[in-house]
Amino acid sequence: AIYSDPSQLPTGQTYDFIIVGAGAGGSVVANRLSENPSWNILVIEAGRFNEGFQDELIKIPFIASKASPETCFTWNYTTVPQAALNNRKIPFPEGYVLGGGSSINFMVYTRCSKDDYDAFARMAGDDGWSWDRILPYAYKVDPPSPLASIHPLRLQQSENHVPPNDGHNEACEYIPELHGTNGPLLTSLPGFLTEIDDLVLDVTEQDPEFPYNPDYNSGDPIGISWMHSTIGGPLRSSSATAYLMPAVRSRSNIDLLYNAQVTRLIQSGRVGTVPVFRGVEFAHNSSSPRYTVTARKEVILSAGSFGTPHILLLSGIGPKHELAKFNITTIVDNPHVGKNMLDHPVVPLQWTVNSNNTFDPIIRGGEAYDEALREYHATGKGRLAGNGVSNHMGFFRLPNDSPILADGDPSTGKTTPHYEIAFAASGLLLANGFFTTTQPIPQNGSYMSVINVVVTSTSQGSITLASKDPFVLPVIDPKLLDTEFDKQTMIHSVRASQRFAASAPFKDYITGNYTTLITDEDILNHMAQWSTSIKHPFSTARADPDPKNGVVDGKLLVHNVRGLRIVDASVWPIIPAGHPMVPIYVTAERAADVIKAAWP
Ligand SMILES: Cc1cc2nc3c(=O)[nH]c(=O)nc-3n(C[C@H](O)[C@H](O)[C@H](O)COP(=O)(O)OP(=O)(O)OC[C@H]3O[C@@H](n4cnc5c(N)ncnc54)[C@H](O)[C@@H]3O)c2cc1C
Repeated sequence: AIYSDPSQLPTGQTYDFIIVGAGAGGSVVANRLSENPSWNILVIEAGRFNEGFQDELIKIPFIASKASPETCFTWNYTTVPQAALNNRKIPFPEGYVLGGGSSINFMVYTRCSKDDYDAFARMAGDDGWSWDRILPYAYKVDPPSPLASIHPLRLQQSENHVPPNDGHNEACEYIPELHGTNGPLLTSLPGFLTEIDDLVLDVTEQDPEFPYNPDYNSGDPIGISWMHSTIGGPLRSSSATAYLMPAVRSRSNIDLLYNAQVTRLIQSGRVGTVPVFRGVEFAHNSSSPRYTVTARKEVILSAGSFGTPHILLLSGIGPKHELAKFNITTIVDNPHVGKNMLDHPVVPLQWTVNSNNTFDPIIRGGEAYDEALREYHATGKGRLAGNGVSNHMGFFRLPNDSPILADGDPSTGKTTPHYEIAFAASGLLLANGFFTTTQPIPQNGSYMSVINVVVTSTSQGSITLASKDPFVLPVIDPKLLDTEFDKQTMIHSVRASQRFAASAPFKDYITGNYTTLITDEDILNHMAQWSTSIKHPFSTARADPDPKNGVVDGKLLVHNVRGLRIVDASVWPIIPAGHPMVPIYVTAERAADVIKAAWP
């Protein structure tokens, strides 16, 4: 059943599993656990329903960037002043809707590198997270993995690759054998082609610095590939549309309560000296009554890298000295809750271009957009059905002899990139190719942007309490571009973008720099003025077999308590060097198997 207010939940009802948060991780776990008809599941989500009022923002792929920040679909976090960014405070939206981040994000589908998964497995002390073991969760392995005979459920697959919406010939744009076609999550290659696609590909043929990679989802993403998105036909595919709602609508053993924020977990008992946490308290808003419900087996926290540590801290699980400041009794003293936060800094660079593109950008209004919207509604086709970010994406490593690596290489291995560049063409995004989330948008002109991201970022931030009132947002401090490695790698990336734009294929297309950056000092100033977060917070409840070093163990159970597990971005001990939704999807797929095995 679906409930929109805590008061509607049947009184006295208990559940085997209570899942807190219906985002990327939580929706997968809810779907997979409810496959067992003898278990009953409750999902509690703070945010809104994903259908109805203003849902075009989270359905129409092209306008994804209008779904955040400061909309009714977002938690409107703002960071504290960021020292390396001229002390700017950065808006830091997260999904506040069924599907969480997967309902508002830019839909970029990247599995990230083989070495990233192997590092997760090593650091968590559980080989099950390694690339070879986890890959079957991303797509169907043919011939079937030997694991199939050991545990058939291991072949659950998440992906369903579908043809691009414009029907163009996708051969040569990916490696079909690497992609699933039976899973719930729809993915596709670009749904409309842009005027720079051929130019980007020409660079990969002419310039060895930017080689072509036939598919960045192979585990080795280095090079430039066609971009995959979580789009099926004309619509976004989110964890809500792919996993959660199909389960809720077809199975009687799963209840969904949205519009209900979990305010804390409640200790429900003890095993010896170890506290058991199977109680959950929640409320519609700060002035409404609080309700509680208890799990028979487990509470699974999937509230994301901010929500999960926030709930743990409010429940007395966290650094003792910090909890004391808010008169919260410490039940488990764990200094890592809310710490070790990793994130990806981003800065765009733009060029003016010689474009025939007549598509009026949305932000400036215009008839062409209205016409595209009419076409979209009438046929499900056209520009608005495609991802508005980019059609290609490149992942690169610093040269082995780069002085930036003199103090060591923070990447997880040779398949892991240090930085990413993506290319936005005229006619894309909200301002005719002018990508930014911080700069003022020029009122006219056509642009190409290259988006630079440090993906092996080393700056460590935190989320801490601002109040013991659960409805007061916590303090977010990502410490963006704090380390010399991150700053120098971003400079390197910007220089690589400049070389890319200066390459022969772009000679007649690019007409000039929008911003002229010559010295390292110029680039540093540009970063300080315009960098922001790409909104990939990770590691705030990281996995480590040693309770002194992490929050959860290799099976994602919270250390030193019983009945409590975490399945979301917060448990990864490193940040995947790409866009992180797929690592979370497959983590949650495997976590569901781990949970099933724990309760035979
Ligand atoms: C603007 C933006 C663009 C992005 N673009 C991309 C992209 O293109 N590709 C990509 O791979 N990744 C992208 N990401 C990142 C990706 O979406 C996230 O990494 C991913 O969704 C995190 O999954 P999660 O399960 O950890 O948390 P979430 O998906 O954030 O889910 C957490 C859920 O818990 C709920 N919740 C939180 N607190 C509570 C509480 N107290 N009580 C009840 N419910 C609660 C939230 O409302 C939310 O629904 C983007 C993110 C953002 C914000």
